[in-house]
Amino acid sequence: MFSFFKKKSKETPAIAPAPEAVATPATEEPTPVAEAPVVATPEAEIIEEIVTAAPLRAEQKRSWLQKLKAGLSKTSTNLTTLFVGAKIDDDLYDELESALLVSDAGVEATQFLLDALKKKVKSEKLTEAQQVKDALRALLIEMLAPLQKPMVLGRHQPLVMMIAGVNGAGKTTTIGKLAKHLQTHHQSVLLAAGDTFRAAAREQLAIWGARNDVTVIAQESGDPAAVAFDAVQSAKARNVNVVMVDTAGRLPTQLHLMEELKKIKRVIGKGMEGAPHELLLVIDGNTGQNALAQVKAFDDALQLTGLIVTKLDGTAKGGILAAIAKTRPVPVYFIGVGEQIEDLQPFNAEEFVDALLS
Ligand SMILES: Nc1nc2c(ncn2[C@@H]2O[C@H](COP(=O)(O)OP(=O)(O)OP(=O)(O)O)[C@@H](O)[C@H]2O)c(=O)[nH]1
Repeated sequence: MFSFFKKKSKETPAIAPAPEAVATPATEEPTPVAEAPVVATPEAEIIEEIVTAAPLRAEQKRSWLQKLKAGLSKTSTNLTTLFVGAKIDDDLYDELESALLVSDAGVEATQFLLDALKKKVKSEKLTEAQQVKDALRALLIEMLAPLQKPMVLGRHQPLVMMIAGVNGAGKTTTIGKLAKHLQTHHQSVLLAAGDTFRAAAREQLAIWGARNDVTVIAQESGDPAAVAFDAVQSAKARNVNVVMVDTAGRLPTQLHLMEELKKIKRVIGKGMEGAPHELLLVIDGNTGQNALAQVKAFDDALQLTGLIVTKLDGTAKGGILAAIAKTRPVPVYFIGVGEQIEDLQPFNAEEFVDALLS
């Protein structure tokens, strides 16, 4: 969910459409796609309070919950069938342990949940398998709740987000979906095609930007830090609300590429003090424990502010969020269960656990 700082005076004006995105040659300054009347936000207003953005409509919410449930069904089958007609004994705990490990909850979270569950069963004198399942639900929600955090908009003008991740995690697609979400919240958006390594990624972003009236700053090749810097300058000059900087996919073991990410972060900070305000890692939920290793490595290198977990549709590894909560609790801003825009939604611990145990 997004939260907003509510401004004291004046409404934020409507977003003016920006024309097509065009890549500029490497030798030139990375230029915005055109001198677009991107946005105009009233100047310096006093921040008063935080208000929460409007929730999904009832039918949208239903559809999302159904998709979440369907997406996590492989994980939930493993976790729930063991409770059917079961007795509360060591076999049940053993089966639960295996199911949690298979779901990639990891040893630490699995052990923690089993110990807490046994204690709860004893102290609350639970006698039915369904009661044990309910107790597990409560424990899982408690474990995942700290990961649930709204992304607060309007804190800075522009709010700068840098997006990182391994190849194919879903960065570029996620940026597109997020930009759309932000537009529906009346935020003007500017994208920086910082993936200067893969030409197709830049084009993908440029085409997407053109289709959705979002300005894209791009260069044919060259230094991603320079593209990011220029995007921030351009956003400041045009009073754009949010800048999203895409970066090329890389493995945490490619140390020179991790250094490059640190440089992009530093250079963004030179363009605007305190930026980037959000450092987001996109992880593919289907990669389970590998995704956890990515969280640790990128967090060590960049001090992440949030995660976006994609491809939770069809995965048997939905327990990965428990592993993240237990070992590296970086907030999960959004989760994705498909390729459509509405398939990316804010993470809600209760909804997630209900889908997991449905
Ligand atoms: N099933 C499913 N597919 C997704 C989801 N999110 C993204 N994808 C797909 O994953 C593929 C890779 O997405 P990209 O956005 O190109 O990934 P990337 O991280 O930018 O890739 P690189 O630029 O190579 O690093 C695309 O086919 C997306 O449509 C999701 O939640 N579910």
